[in-house]
Amino acid sequence: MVKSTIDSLPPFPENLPLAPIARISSFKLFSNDASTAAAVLEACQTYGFFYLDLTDSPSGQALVEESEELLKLSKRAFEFPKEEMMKYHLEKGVSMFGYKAAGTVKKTDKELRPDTTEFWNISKDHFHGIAPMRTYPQVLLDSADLIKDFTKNAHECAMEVLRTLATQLDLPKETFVDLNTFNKPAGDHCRLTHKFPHASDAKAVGLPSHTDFGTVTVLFNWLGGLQIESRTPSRQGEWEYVKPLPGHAVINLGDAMVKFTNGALKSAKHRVVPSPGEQVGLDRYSVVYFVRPCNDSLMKPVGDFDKGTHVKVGGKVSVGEDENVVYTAGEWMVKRAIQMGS
Ligand SMILES: O=C(O)CCC(=O)C(=O)O
Ligand SMILES: [Fe+2]
Repeated sequence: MVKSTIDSLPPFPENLPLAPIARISSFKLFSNDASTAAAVLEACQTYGFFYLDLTDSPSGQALVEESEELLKLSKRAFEFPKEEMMKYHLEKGVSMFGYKAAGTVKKTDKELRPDTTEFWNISKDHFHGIAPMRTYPQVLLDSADLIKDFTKNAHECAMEVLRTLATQLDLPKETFVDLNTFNKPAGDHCRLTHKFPHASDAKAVGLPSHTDFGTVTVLFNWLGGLQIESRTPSRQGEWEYVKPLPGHAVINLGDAMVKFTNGALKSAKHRVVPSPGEQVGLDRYSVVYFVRPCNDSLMKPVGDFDKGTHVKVGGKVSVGEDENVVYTAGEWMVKRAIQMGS
């Protein structure tokens, strides 16, 4: 098993409030263990977030190795002068792929603080020949094999989560997988993020509070800073840290799953704040894979979730849309991206 970079960084402080999210074994998830499947459903009905322990399965271990390689790549991919990276800047409302400079995400917190995180958004379709290529810097093109392996493996891992959720919701097993087919054009992408370090007294926000708008997110980070809203009644409205764990991915659902289940599953608000304690002065990186529905998937519930025992947990997800129109994912995602500024 590859050594995690987490072990060579200053420790995450002991005394901070942690989100009590479930830890799911990838081996048990991939082998359809019944109590694991129930725990995945429960996690997705409550927090919308869980840890996936990747140390106990071969495909999990491959993902951990790839995430460590992508971390090394990130350090090289963000070290160019900003003017150079700006040549690849994404075009809001046209395409979300390419470079995103810090300070361009919609400001959602009370103080209207700008974000301090830059991204490379790398399309799965571009690297797998599913859509015509766009320009990317040579440093990313040189790692095409790694990007292809990671996007394929992370997608497949997310599909196992989707199969489990469909089965648990009494739907045909492939219901969600069929809306997120790997080989069809979609907004799926790998995101490399880099947050600039902050002095411990700085009030900046890494990424303002948001929900992801795709189907499933597979996230690797090494330094603290990610937070989700507390679900403990006495701590309502407060934020809790998701502490990075060696060999684990953080999995969360996006708004498309709220739409597909008419609110039976949750996409939770999260944000990135300066890394805590001794970690504060360091550059923070994360490696993310976002599963997005195929461009031609219809953004509507896949079953009758108003009947039976389903409780609505996901909030209403709207893009200022006409209630009488069923949008395709391609149309829906463009509207969401314009709203968010990414
Ligand atoms: O960097 C992280 O830990 C989270 C990143 C994130 O939420 C995002 O890119 O949507
Ligand atoms: Fe996110």
